[in-house]
Parts: sequence; C-alpha cells; structure tokens
Amino acid sequence: MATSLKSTSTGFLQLKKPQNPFLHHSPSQASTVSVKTRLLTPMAALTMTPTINLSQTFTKLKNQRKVAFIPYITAGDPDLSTTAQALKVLNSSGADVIELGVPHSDPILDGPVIQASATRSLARGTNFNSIMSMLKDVVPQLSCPIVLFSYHNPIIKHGIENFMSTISDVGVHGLVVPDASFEETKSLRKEAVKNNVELALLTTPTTPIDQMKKIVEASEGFVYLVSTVGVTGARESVNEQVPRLLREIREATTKPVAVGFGLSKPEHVKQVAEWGADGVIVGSAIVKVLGEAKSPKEGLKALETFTKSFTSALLG
Ligand SMILES: O=P(O)(O)OC[C@@H](O)[C@@H](O)c1c[nH]c2ccccc12
Repeated sequence: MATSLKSTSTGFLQLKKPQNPFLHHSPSQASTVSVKTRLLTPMAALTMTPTINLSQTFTKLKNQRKVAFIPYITAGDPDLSTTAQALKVLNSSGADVIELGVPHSDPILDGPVIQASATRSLARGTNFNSIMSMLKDVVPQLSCPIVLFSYHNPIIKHGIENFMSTISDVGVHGLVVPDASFEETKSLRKEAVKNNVELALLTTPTTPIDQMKKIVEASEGFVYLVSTVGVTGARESVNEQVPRLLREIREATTKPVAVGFGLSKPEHVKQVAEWGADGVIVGSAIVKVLGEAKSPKEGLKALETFTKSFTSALLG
C-alpha cells in the first residue's frame, strides 16, 4: 500500500518514513556564450538555445498572462531514447517546464502508475549516470527548463556536491526532492545555490501555516502546492480547498505557485488556472499515456496529442 503524504516539518512526511542547475548562464552570459559559439562554430549556435531558469520562465509567462504547463515523466520509461524524444515532444507541444523523475526503487510518495513506471525504467537498467548523459545531449535542444525529481536517499548516496554539480553541468535548472525534510533541504539548498540549481519545495493541504511560510520563504524557482493528501495519481476532480490554499500562500509570498497531484484532464488544469495558479503539473496521466502504450512510437504520438489537449485548454 503506498504511503500517504502527511504534513510535517517539510511540507510532508510519509507514514512509513519518520522524516520528511544548469550550467545555466544569466541572459548576458548566455548571449556571450551563444555569440562566442556563433563566432566559432555556426552549426553549434543553431542547437545552442540557452534556456532561462525557473524564476525567469515564470516571470516571462506572467508577463504573457500565461499559466505554465508542467508535465512530469519518468526518465527511462519505456527507455532512455524514448525519454529523449518525449522531452522534445513535450517541449514542442507547449510544455513550459518539464519535471523529469529519476526512478527510485522505493517511490513511497507515488501512486501505482508512477511506481510501475519506475519499476519498468529500473528494469531497463536506467541509472543516474545514463540519465545525465541523455540530458547532456538533449537539454541544448530544449527551450524549456528541466526540473529533476529525485528522492533524497540517492542524492545522499551520490554525494550532495557531486549530485548538484553534475545536474547543473548537463543543464538541469531545478530540483525537487519530495521526501526531504525541511531540515534536510538546508544542505541541499546550500549546494544547489552554488550550482545555479533552483530547489523548489512542496507544501500540502495539511502543512501548518507557520511551516508553510518557512517552506515558501526557502523555496526557489516556484512553490509546489500539492493539491491533495495521499500519493500521486489521477483523481476524478480537483480538491476544492485549492483556492483557499493558494490564497494562504499568496499572503506569504509573491513567488510563483504551481499546483500538482491528481490533475489528469484538460478541465482540471483549466480550473486550477482559473483559481489563480501560476503553473499546473500533470504527472501520472502523462506517464500512463507514454509508458503504457503498445510501442514507444505510439506512446510518443499519444503523448503529443495528450499534451496539446492540456496546453490548448490553458490557452483557451
Ligand atoms: O501524478 P500526479 O497526480 O499528476 O502528480 C504530479 C506528480 O506525479 C509529480 O509532480 C511527481 C512525481 N513524483 C512525485 C513525488 C512527490 C511529489 C510529486 C511527484
């Protein structure tokens, strides 16, 4: 039985477990880099599209009065080469930020769809290093920032400094560590900041107000509002508490707020956008379409159609 999310020091704690970059350049540096590249190797300049970071992305969208569409997929499901193509399909279908999950053997915050996805990916032999080499190749072809999702344990095993410099070097802009306690996020944030990686934190419907204020104060890039208690997974409807939760967060911070958990239909994301969210996150429903298709080719085709149903709902 998957563990449900409960509020704790960080934002949320699993019942089972008692605790809850991008060598990205600032625009001026980016233009320097692209100018240098253009002078040296014109072809490289064609693929070098220095993306902006999370905060800048949300500011750009706010100026355009747009709500960010943020899909989540598991790296390596059904395989890493399909993930590389899926990232490009998501980007070209209108994703504004992409969440990419590092598959974990014990994804206790995830529902059955993402748990199955992680299992398929791990069975293919996906690991942190193979994901990084895929990203090194693909990120320069994307115009939207990547937020890596990793459980806490693998980061500690890898070494926080090494983990942060590696993800920054391949062009990852943001990081979410959903099972890190608030205390644990402090050491993560220290290394993330050094590597220009924005560490986004999560708050839930059961996070005490004072704790939520600490979380939104420390969160970088955006605040992840988990819309409902429980684990990830498509729900029939969106929690009616979201407007109140958004109001409470808005009183505590001007940072952008993206809402996730359970959103699985275009009308869900439209509703959450109308409630004033700066971004909407869809994971399980997207993972299912891509990972459970009869073939990778069919999965990618279905992914494009499904993604466009969300992005057009947000434009409507
Ligand atoms: O799958 P859903 O219900 O659409 O929720 C988004 C979620 O999948 C994604 O943001 C995510 C994947 N794994 C997580 C673990 C914890 C919190 C969030 C996540």
